[in-house]
Amino acid sequence: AAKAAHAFWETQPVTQFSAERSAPELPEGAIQPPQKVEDVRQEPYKLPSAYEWCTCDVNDAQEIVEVYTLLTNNYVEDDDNMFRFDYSKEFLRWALKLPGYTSQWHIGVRAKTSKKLVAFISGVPARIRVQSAVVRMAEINFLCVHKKLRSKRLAPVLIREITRRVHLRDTWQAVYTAGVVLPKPLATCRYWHRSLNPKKLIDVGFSRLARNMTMARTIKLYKLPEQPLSPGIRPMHPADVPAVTALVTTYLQQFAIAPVLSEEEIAHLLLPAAGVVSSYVIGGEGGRVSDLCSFYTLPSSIIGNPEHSTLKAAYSFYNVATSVPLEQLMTDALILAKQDDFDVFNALDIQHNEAFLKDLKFGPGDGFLHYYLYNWRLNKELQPRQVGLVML
Ligand SMILES: CCCCCCCCCCCCCC(=O)CSCCNC(=O)CCNC(=O)[C@H](O)C(C)(C)COP(=O)(O)OP(=O)(O)OC[C@H]1O[C@@H](n2cnc3c(N)ncnc32)[C@H](O)[C@@H]1OP(=O)(O)O
Ligand SMILES: CN(C)Cc1n[nH]c2ccc(-c3ccc(F)cc3OCCn3ccnc3)cc12
Repeated sequence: AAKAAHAFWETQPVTQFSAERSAPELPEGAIQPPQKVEDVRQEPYKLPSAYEWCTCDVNDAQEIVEVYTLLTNNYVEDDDNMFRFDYSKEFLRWALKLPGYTSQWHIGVRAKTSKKLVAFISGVPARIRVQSAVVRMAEINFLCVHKKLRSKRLAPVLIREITRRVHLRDTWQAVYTAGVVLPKPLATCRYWHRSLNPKKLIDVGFSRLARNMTMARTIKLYKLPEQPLSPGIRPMHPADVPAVTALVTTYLQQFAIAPVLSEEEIAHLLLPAAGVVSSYVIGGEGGRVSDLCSFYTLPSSIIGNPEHSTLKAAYSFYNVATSVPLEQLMTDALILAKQDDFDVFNALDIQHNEAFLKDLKFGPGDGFLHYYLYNWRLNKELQPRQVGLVML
């Protein structure tokens, strides 16, 4: 018998595909009525008998290795199964220890006998503005089931369990992104790639030599200046945090969905951390900051390539240009990423990115990243340029 499509997601407080077209629009906002923490189920959901829940302590040197190992071998691959995300241990600690985090939302599943970590899902607290409503949410990420345990309906159990634990902390909404289509995208964004090391990208099969181009011509096409164009651009440092918070807060106001970031969160997310996140600022008058560009480090393993094992990719993060043209600021981001030996610079068509993607020689990727809200209805899908939030 044909499996019911979205049998799990049809049970969840998310906008359904089948939502009546003709019915009068339902009110925007929470889909479920408010619940009380004391009414939340106290017991964890039931796992298959061979498995048990665990909470992963990302501060524990051994446990972070277990999370890293599960993800590096079993996390997201591109459509052609040539590349798999290789989030580093330092990156995972950074992404999971946002201010206000709880290890209760770093949920693992272990095999009872071997104690091997076979699945994981995470949440971190965030304040997300959706149009004019600022909502306390969980940002859900790093959902992963070991390749050997796929298609056993484990994912719905992981999702129900993290939902229960988020409810226990009086939080009733969530935001997440995925490359797969689920009920029901809030926004559907495309990703674009800008070659920095075209020879390696062609050698590993990430890019193909254009039919009318030689390798020499291709290398020349993507060549960048040795030094940034913007005078005074420099790495962000702790003293910049208040000014950067002001700059980013003002900038994010214009988007329909964006995070509301405290100085502490800006410091955590944007202060440079080697191998994790890079941020550069242009100083304004009196300690103000007029421009910011930032990108995070997310390599991908190259599956089955003997010569190259990893693709070093930079991902566009938060960029604000007020004293120089955005194209110039992003050209500086490319130059600085190239200086840091990145092979490729990736960006979604969100924020103001459409304005520079083509001019700066980005090429379209082969897929989409869909944004989702849990227990929050919006009656219209957003355009990518209305999205201010970047999910890691
Ligand atoms: C108020 C708080 C609320 C908090 C929670 C909010 C919600 C958070 C939601 C999570 C957000 C995560 C965001 C995130 O981490 C970023 S998206 C990356 C997700 N991870 C990967 O792609 C890694 C590689 N793949 C896997 O590990 C497995 O294939 C996974 C675990 C993906 C599915 O394991 P499986 O062995 O292949 O499949 P079954 O167990 O048999 O389950 C099949 C059911 O799972 C649905 N499915 C498949 N992929 C999904 C995905 N990416 N999101 C949500 N649902 C997904 C699918 O539609 C089906 O449901 P349906 O029958 O209704 O169609
Ligand atoms: C966001 N975070 C949840 C990880 C995640 N999950 N699923 C995804 C699908 C696309 C992107 C993505 C986001 C921005 C970008 F510029 C390129 C991207 O993908 C490159 C191609 N690719 C797909 C898979 N492996 C490589 C991220 C993700």
